[in-house]
Amino acid sequence: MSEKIKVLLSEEEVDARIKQIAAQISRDYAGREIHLICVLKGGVFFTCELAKRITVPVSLDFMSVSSYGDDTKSSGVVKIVKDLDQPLIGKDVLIVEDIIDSGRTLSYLIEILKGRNPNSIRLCTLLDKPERRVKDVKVDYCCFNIPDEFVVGYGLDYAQKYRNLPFIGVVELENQD
Ligand SMILES: O=P(O)(O)OC[C@H]1O[C@H](OP(=O)(O)OP(=O)(O)O)[C@H](O)[C@@H]1O
Ligand code: HPA
Repeated sequence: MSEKIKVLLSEEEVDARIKQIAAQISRDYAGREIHLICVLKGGVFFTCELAKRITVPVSLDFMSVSSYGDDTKSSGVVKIVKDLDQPLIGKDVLIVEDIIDSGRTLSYLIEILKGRNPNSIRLCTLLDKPERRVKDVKVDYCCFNIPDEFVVGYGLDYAQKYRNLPFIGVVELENQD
């Protein structure tokens, strides 16, 4: 089996939409500071592009959770691989993710982070696959709703590959013979 990547969202489309979302976030948080939480590894490219375009003051922290491993299906078990460095008390937290799929990762993460007494907590995602939802998650900012297909690029991987693609693509598996 080999893989072919079909473009779903071009680099230009993604960049233009991130600019729009960053402008909306900057308006919504006018006069406040945002504590961005980048969910590693997938969220890292989106977080950088988004943060550069937000015009209110931003602080940044990172958390790493894993539920997919190298598979295309969620194991259903969310593991904290790296916790935040800073406390959240009194902060306006904005979680930044690459994708909400079943919703398991984010529903788990939001419950954990709420318990750390932030002033507010919102969620911003590059991609959302609403058809796949198993756990309810309130998405405050979403760049694109996408169909139920396994996607890569802009931080998203297939067995750790393709995170560095500057566009969003769909993985197509092909037989070589
Ligand atoms: O809504 P869900 O079904 O829970 O899926 C979404 C999660 O899956 C991916 O993470 P993954 O576990 O693959 O880790 P990674 O970001 O390091 O690739 C993605 O970055 C989200 O965190
Ligand atoms: O479509 C996807 N692609 C990559 N990682 C993912 N994690 C959840 N859904 C996906």
